Amino acid sequence: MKLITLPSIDSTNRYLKDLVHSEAVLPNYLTVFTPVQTAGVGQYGAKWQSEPNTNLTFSTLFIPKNLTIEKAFILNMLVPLAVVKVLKAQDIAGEIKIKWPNDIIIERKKVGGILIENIIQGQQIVKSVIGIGLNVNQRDFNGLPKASSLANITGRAFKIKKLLKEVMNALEEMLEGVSATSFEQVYEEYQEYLFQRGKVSAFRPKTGKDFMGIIRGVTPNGALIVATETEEIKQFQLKEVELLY
Ligand SMILES: O=C(O)CCCC[C@@H]1SC[C@@H]2NC(=O)N[C@@H]21
Repeated sequence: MKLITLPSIDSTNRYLKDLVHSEAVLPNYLTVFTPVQTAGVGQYGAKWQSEPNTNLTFSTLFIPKNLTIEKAFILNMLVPLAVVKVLKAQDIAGEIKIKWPNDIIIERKKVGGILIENIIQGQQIVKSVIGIGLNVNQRDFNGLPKASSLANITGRAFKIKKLLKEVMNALEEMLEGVSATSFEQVYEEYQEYLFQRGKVSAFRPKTGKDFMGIIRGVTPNGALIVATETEEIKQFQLKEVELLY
């Protein structure tokens, strides 16, 4: 597993995507890590803020053997599951969950975010840049009431580089298993960890009014299944709705 450590960079996803497009021959699972990310990118074009020298911000290249775009959601399941696996080994008392599609939640607070950017040729995902931001030792989250860190939740500090190696290993192990045969197991496991599953939640659709509903699960291609107040079952594709709480 190859690791590039940069003292500071705007965004590890941006850096790795540029490397991919430079046509250089890159090894599978090449990882770019920085302790100081100055312009981190989040989902839906949001910013990802991370205090310098405090957290985990890195991107890993995944070169799938045969992954079609219809099956792309498997990456949104495997990557957070890999992070959860590492967190579960850290002796953290709080409940660890995955908020659809791939936020890492502990004790109802967001401690990690994942940004997966796929490079597609025809119907195939030929490369995937998997960016992970994990709030590790940051203590203050001014203006971000829904965010927290491992240190805030557990009251102790973590070794960033050790955690990085553990997540890299877990990612490689999980991603090696991308195949049709393992899909069911991954799908079940993802839904087991799904934040607010079976509970009443508030949703904000892209258009229209906020509404309440109960998350029933996800479809195999990643749509969120919600039972609304009128008991009508609705499916929402990625970006169509935001889960508020
Ligand atoms: O919005 C989210 O929840 C996703 C956040 C992803 C942040 C990580 S930090 C490392 C990598 N580089 C980036 O610019 N973004 C991702």
